[in-house]
Amino acid sequence: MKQPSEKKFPLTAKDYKLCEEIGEGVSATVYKALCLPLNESVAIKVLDLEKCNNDLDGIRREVQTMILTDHPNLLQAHCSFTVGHNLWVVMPYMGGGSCLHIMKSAYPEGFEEPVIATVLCEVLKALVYLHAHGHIHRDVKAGNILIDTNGSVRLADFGVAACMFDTGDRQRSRNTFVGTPCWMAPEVMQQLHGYDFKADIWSFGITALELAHGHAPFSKYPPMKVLLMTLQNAPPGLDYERDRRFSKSFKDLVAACLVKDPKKRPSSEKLLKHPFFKHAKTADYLARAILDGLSPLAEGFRNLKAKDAELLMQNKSLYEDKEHLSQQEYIRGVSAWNFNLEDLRNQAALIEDDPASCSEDSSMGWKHINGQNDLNQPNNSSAASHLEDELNDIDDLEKSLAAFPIKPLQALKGCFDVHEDDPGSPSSAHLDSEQQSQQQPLTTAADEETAKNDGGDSRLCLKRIPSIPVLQENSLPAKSLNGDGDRGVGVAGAGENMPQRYQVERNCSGPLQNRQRKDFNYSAPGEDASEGAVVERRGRFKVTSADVNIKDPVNHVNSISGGSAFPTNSSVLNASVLQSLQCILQHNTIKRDGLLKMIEFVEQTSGNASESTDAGITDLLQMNPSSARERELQAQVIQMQQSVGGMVEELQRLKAKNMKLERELFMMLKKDDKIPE
Ligand SMILES: Nc1ncnc2c1ncn2[C@@H]1O[C@H](COP(=O)(O)OP(=O)(O)OP(=O)(O)O)[C@@H](O)[C@H]1O
Repeated sequence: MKQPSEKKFPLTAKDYKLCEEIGEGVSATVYKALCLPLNESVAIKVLDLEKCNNDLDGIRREVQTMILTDHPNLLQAHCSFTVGHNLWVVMPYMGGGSCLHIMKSAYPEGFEEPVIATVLCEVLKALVYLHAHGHIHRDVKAGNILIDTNGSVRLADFGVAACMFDTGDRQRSRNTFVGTPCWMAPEVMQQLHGYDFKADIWSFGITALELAHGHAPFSKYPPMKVLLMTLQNAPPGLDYERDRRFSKSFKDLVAACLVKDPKKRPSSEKLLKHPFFKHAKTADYLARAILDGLSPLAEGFRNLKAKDAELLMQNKSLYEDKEHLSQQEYIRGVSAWNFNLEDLRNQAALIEDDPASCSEDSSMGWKHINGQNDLNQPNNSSAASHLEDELNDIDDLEKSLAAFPIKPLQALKGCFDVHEDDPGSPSSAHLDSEQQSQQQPLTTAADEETAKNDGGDSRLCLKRIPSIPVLQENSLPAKSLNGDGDRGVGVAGAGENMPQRYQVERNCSGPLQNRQRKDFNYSAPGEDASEGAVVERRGRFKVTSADVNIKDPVNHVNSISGGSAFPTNSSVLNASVLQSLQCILQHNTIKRDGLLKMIEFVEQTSGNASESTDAGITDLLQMNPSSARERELQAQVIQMQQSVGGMVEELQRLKAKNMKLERELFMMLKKDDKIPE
């Protein structure tokens, strides 16, 4: 590591003259400055410690690492000191700015391959050095690759760098959730088995794509979607058709980095020997290729800022809508995210469903000011529906992760609420008794305290939120279900109420009925048929037809009405028959609910395709019409429609039987003079 520098950079603010602003990050503003005693241009990163008081460890680590590292491709800090409640980090001034800045200014479609090879080769050398010294960078991305006016490349921003050796046992894998969602390796998201140097290789691969296209894959989506897509989708890569301009060796390099299993990714050292880097050129070439003609850094930064402001104003006049303003804020490229449901809800609510608004090239990422949530709380129904989509995403995640090799859901349970009814589970262990109250509104649940994941890295921490309580439909009185008019079917009085069309009211502020609604009573593909059809889900537990049959009230009543065992004592008879009738009603209710949910599901999948614009991975409405998967889904829908038909018939049959029994009972009771005329 670094030898003590010969040059002594002063440790007092008065020795520096702050000039223009040249960059802005999540937690800092970066200025060009002049070191007066040395007459040398420097960059000073000014961090407001009050704003990042939850991440002092991270800052300490960044500065420490920046000062200690000594490699031509790493941005070293000259020194650091505090000025009031700010921390000043003095570092070399990199006149070209970051690759992100350069792309935004002049190469929105990305760089040419020789430029990419040159930049990536230098970055990889920095990673080899860091990894060899036990560091994981954890935030490799174009925004952190700085270019000097002479074309030299340095990897910056150790804000999230972690030392693999800083724990007593020198464990080689970390368990903290830091980085930037689009660039984040699946194992970092999972937090299951920890992660190691290979996480940087994934980010390196994503950065390669970013430099090739001008933006990172999935950059148009809100963070929850990115998580889902990273975990569920095949790894992103260079497309054979779309990326024809790139060589096979580049495609191969990207593919080698973006393998989900970290063990199968090459080490940085091995990657450096990849044939792609034979195309790497000199610093001179780089300076000529991408810096020529660019305006000076500070001016470029001002222009970009003005462009952003103009965009904001345009949107303001277009929509006069704060939500759109905030959306602009958050699609600007920045790294740190604080994953909490409240944010997700806000962010999701601000994303338009209009696919044009999230076109591939429309964003370089997102911005979210950590700890300064400037996004507005949505209060309309679209916000509620977006929230629901996000919650659905969590649920989709649960359903679809079965195919993922190492159960990422378990990892996410510690971070997101994926609903765990088990009171002994780690996620429910966070809850206090009030939070576990059955009818607590969602809004309250989302406000719960943040529990940082281990290690104290808060750069990008998933906020642990309490499990959101689920109202048990069947535990509610009939009126509760009828109250909003839409659901229409009460528990009581099945003989009077024919099933109405099941409609959903989206309501994010009330008790979480929507969550339960997601738990449709159809057998999900792959569900064990031997269990019997799922007739009800209670949280993560399901009641199958097999369970119901054990105490099948219909069979029970059949045996009662069979004659031979029919009791003669009228009070016993009353009690027993009434009990049976209640069972029948309950059974009917369960079946009816199942039926209604299936109807809703079928309606949604077959009728609403034109309404849906959500590009969610699990959204079968957006499938390629010619795909085998769609055909498979269509077959499932048809099957479901058929079984819905069967269930309708069955329900009607049961209702008729029910009414008949009621009549018989009534007659019997009347005969025994138990019921007054
Ligand atoms: N030494 C430097 N020379 C020139 N420009 C710099 C320098 N350091 C940072 N910048 C510019 O300032 C921007 C923000 O800086 P930096 O990334 O360090 O802040 P941050 O809060 O860590 O942001 P983020 O978390 O988004 O990476 C950079 O993207 C870059 O354009």
